[in-house]
Amino acid sequence: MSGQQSPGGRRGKQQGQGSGRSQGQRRGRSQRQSRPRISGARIVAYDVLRDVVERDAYANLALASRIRDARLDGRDAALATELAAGTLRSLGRLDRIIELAADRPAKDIDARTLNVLRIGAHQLLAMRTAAHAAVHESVELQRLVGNERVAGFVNGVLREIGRSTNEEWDARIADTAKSADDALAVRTSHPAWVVRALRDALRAEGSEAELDALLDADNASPRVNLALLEGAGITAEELALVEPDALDAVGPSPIGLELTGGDPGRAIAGAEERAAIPAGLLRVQDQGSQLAALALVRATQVRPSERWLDLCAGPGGKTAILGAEAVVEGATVRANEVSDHRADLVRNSVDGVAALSPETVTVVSHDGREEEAFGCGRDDHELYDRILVDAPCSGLGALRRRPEARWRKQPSDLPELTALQTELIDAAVAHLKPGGVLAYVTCSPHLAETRVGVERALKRHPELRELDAKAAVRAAAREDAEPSLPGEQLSAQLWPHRHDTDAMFISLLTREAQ
Ligand SMILES: C[S@@+](CC[C@H](N)C(=O)[O-])C[C@H]1O[C@@H](n2cnc3c(N)ncnc32)[C@H](O)[C@@H]1O
Repeated sequence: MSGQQSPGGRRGKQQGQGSGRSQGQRRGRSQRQSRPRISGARIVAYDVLRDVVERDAYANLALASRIRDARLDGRDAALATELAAGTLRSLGRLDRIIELAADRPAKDIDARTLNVLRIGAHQLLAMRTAAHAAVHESVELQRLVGNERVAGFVNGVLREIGRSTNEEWDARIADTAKSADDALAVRTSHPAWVVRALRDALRAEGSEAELDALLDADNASPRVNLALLEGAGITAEELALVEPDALDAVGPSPIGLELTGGDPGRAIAGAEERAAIPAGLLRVQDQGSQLAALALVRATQVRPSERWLDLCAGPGGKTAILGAEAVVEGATVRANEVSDHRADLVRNSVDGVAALSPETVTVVSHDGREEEAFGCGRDDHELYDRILVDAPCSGLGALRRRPEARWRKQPSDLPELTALQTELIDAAVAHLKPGGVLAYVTCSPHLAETRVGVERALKRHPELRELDAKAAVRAAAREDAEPSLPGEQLSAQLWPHRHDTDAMFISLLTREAQ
């Protein structure tokens, strides 16, 4: 981000920042003076912003714990979430607007004041908060958390921001940008290298014209989607009829449902009770992830007693789908995850499947590049019929889900990730049965992690052949919602703006029988 600090990039005390008051110190102060009239939601949003920007916290975890500590009710929790997540997503654009309004670089504004300004500007530009309320509450917030002497500065900058419309600010951003790409990156609040990577990926399938729509989709909060696993005893369409106020059977995945309102936990509990669904078979999951797991199962006819492997399984969303499908197909699944903690999450995630069939899924924890992860010999009958390599990746396909993620990733992360992806693919290929299918999946559309990785794997392993993943994804999809998948490549790329899913990349490779 030019002329501004990325979240996590600003550490230590800044000039005029004050001493870092804790909640308790704040309370002491407000007991001495009259308590500022400021909503709990705004204080929580400010604290979350600080947790993320200064302490590298994950926004969703910080939000959950701050909302709990502040005992916000549902409405205020939603407001705090919109304030914090919206501000974090829009940080690049907000900072440029603050720089233009304050006539100074964001890095010259002390960290606390900058966060107060960011939240205030987000309310003025993206929420329906009345201008006078947004300015007034921000000034009060500055008095509470920052240097009182610059409360007038906060007032002045926010009033200046409120004087122009979004369109006028975007025009000023364009006028002062270093290039058209810089203007687009700032306007849509993405780092410029991410904009370039997304454009390259769209261009590779002939869809470059969709770039603006994709960047906009990254800035919208995703709707909550659920997967209804095999064994539930009811289809997604039937469940939507039982729960018309909470669930809708829409989207590309045939087992997918969209939450139409309310809290996911409550919707799941209600549906489990009213439709007698065994616990653990109705789960929150992006529909792109659902399709990736289903495409591997549907790629070829499943034979009796197949052996499946999920090599990078944590936290287990796709393992649960594979497990439920395996119960029906008479297959078994070995789920491997390098982190012990995440392996435990996989165990929890397959609870529902284990209740149906305790022997179907086994969870282990090893490095997926090591022999132990596979737990098999090298004779053909010991190898795997289907392997999912849902590889660790940059996550550029799930930016809408993690508001701070785009500011944390760097192009310099890619070489290490692609090297790991290569090693995981190679290890998987060595344990794939002749005629078996390997699904290489990333929640990133970055070409270095998608097509380049696949092309290189095909070169290193002449025994591999790429299958038509587009056809497999279409075949796996809900009949009336077959995803549009343009481009010459055999791999499938899903997109938030087109499919309302994360930008999952799915390639299917088979090992030719020799
Ligand atoms: C994209 S996530 C998988 C998501 C999962 N399939 C799901 O649907 O819930 C990648 C996982 O790979 C794990 N991982 C990273 N390095 C690994 C390695 N060397 N071997 C095995 N797993 C690894 C990460 O801990 C992470 O849990």
